[in-house]
Amino acid sequence: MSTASPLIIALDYASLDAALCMADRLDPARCRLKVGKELFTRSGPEILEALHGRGFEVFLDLKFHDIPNTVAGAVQAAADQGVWMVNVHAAGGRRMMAAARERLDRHGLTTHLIAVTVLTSMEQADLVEVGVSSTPAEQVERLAALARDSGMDGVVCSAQEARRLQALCGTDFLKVTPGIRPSFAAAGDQRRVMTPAEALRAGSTHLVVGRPVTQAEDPMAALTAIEAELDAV
Ligand SMILES: O=c1ccn([C@@H]2O[C@H](COP(=O)(O)O)[C@@H](O)[C@H]2O)c(=O)[nH]1
Repeated sequence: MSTASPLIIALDYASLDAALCMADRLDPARCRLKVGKELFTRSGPEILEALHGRGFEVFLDLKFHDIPNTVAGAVQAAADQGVWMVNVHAAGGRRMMAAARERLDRHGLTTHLIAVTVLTSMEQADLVEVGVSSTPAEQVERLAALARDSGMDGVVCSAQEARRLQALCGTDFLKVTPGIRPSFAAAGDQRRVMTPAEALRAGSTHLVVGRPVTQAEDPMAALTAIEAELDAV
C-alpha cells in the first residue's frame, strides 16, 4: 500500500520479532518503515518479506559505499526484493552512483535511489576530523549536486539543509531527513535536528523518525502527536 504520509518510522531493533511487534502496531496507511543495518544484519531478507506482507513500503537503509560494480549489484539485489527505496553514500562518487542508477534502469527497476550526504549525527568538528573543511551545509550542497548530476532521485540530509536543497535541486528531488526531534524527545547522538513541523515547512519530502516513537513510553501516542503536529502545518 502507498501512503501520502511523509513519515518513515525507523525500525532499529535487534530482532525480527521485536521489529514485527512494532510493525503490527503501525498502519501502512499512516507511515512507511525503514530497515537499517542492525535489523537487516540480524534478520536478513525475511524482514522485508514480513513487512511487505503486512502492506508496508520499505526503505532499505544500508547506505552502500563500495566500488561501482559492487554497489550496482547490491542496489539491484535490494530492488529485486521489492523495496520502495534504497540508498548509497554520495561520498562514493559519481561513477559509483551512476553505476547504481544504470543498473536499476537497465532492469526496469523503479525503486527510489537516493544518496546520503552528511550524516545527521555529524557537526562541523566531525567533518574537520575527516579532512573536510567546509561547513556541514556546504558539504551537503556539494554532495547533493553531485548526487543529482549522477542520476539520484534525492538525498538523505538534515532538515536544516532542506530549504536550500529545494532551491538548488527542485521540489521533485527527494529530501529524506532523519534527525527529526519532536519537542518531547531527546536529541541523543543526533546533531543537526529539527522538529517534524519545522522539517516539513523547510521542504523535507520524507521525515525519518526512530527513537522518538520506538523508544517512547507510549509509541502510538508519540506517533499521533507527531501526526497532529504535521497536520497543523
Ligand atoms: O544521516 C543519517 C542517515 C540515516 N539515519 C538513520 O535514521 C534513523 C534515525 O533514528 P532516530 O532514532 O530518530 O535518531 C536511524 O535509523 C539512523 O540510522 C540518520 O539518523 N542520519
